[in-house]
Amino acid sequence: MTPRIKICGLRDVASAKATAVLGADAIGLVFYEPSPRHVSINVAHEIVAALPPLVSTVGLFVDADPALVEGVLRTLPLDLLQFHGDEPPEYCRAFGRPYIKAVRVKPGLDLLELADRYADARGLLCDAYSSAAPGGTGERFDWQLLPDNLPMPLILSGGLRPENVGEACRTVRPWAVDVSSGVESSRGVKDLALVGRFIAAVRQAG
Ligand SMILES: O=C(O)c1ccccc1NCC(=O)[C@H](O)[C@H](O)COP(=O)(O)O
Repeated sequence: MTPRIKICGLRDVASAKATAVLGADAIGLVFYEPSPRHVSINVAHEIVAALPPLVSTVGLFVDADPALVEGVLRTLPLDLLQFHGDEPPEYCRAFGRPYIKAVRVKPGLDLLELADRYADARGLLCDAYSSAAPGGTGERFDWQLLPDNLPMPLILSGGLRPENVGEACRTVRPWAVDVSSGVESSRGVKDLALVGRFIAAVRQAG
């Protein structure tokens, strides 16, 4: 089955619409101020309102004050929450919304144990561990560290680009792939040609 595609870190209406038209299944909106991809609630609103139907919107948070998450949820009809920090399971489920848990993979991390802890998550987003930032670093991790019996959908992330995502899909067989830096011309600026090439490479890998 062809993996679903999430493009993360859209910050303007035109790029978000174009990304959807190019075939992205989901758009990530970053509500984490230190990120170069941070989006205000107002702009997020405009993006969500402009998207065509059947494109999912994912709100991304990193160890956020629950009041921020609740504030966003009060005004934005997001489809999914993505928790990208060290949020415990009780925090993730407290909002009563479907969520995915991001984990930053490095040797020694027990992904099966994490899948058990976050059993009510809709999926585990496996990103690269980096000391530089919690995510969006463009760094890859060793895909051999992924178990082949993860009991929930695997969203593969971390350093994916048009040039390596086909190999990633064929090797890992993830439920979905997620990308940010690999489809940017500079930090936080999406390049639609790269988005198109990324999506085509995923579809080609089947
Ligand atoms: O994108 C960010 O700036 C970001 C910052 C802090 C936490 C998470 C962040 N992004 C989360 C994503 O879903 C990215 O797509 C994922 O980390 C992969 O990023 P990249 O390796 O740059 O493709």
